[in-house]
Amino acid sequence: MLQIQDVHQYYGGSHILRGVGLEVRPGEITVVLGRNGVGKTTLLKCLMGLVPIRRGTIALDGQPIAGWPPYRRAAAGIGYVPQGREIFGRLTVHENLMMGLASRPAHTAIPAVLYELFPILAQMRRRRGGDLSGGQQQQLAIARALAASPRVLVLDEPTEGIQPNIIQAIGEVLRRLAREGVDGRPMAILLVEQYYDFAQALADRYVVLERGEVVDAGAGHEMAQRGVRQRIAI
Ligand SMILES: Nc1ncnc2c1ncn2[C@@H]1O[C@H](COP(=O)(O)OP(=O)(O)OP(=O)(O)O)[C@@H](O)[C@H]1O
Repeated sequence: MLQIQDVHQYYGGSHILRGVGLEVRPGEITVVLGRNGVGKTTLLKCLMGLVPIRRGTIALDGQPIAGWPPYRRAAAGIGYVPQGREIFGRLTVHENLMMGLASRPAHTAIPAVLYELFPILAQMRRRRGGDLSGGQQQQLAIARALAASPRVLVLDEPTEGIQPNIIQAIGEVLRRLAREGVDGRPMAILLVEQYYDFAQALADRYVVLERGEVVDAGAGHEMAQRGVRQRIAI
């Protein structure tokens, strides 16, 4: 569904991504791992059109999208949960979810399944985003990305600073989303993650980045045997 090939990106003179390639398929969770500063967030920003790439291709269902602005990628079905969540603190939970519909035609409704996936958001529907705990805000950020019923969901370190019971709940939601999305169709999930146990538990496929290059990739069940934990240890 989503193919990234030979992507190169620079910040000024710094060559950050060096020929990165990976594929994200419907029904699967692809996890990108790597130490701090190897370029994981930059890769997702390139994918979303938030920073330009110098070389390479990004394709959605075979169609090149690297020249598209971010809103067009969102409208084409790529949902993004940025690092640090970036929810709107002064808007209510419901209003935050409405913001997730910005790329959809007017009067599109929020999918009812969102409140089923995240029951806490139904309870807190009228509360301000800024009043939620970090874990609740992360759930809100994921739900907001799902509001537009994306076919591909891209998440940047959703476990960062979150308590274990919510991490577990998020893991269960991601597994279910890969299987049946928000509309019964399998979703393709790309997850950047530094929390190894969470990554291994969810990965159908994995990719390890070092200094902007893919240095290992394979099936999720091979991660232990291939020493991925040691590879990303600080
Ligand atoms: N806006 C920017 N301008 C210049 N350099 C940047 C910018 N953003 C990131 N970098 C540099 O690019 C490199 C990759 O950063 P990036 O945030 O993609 O890494 P990361 O793997 O996501 O790390 P982390 O896990 O800490 O988020 C780092 O060396 C970083 O300092």
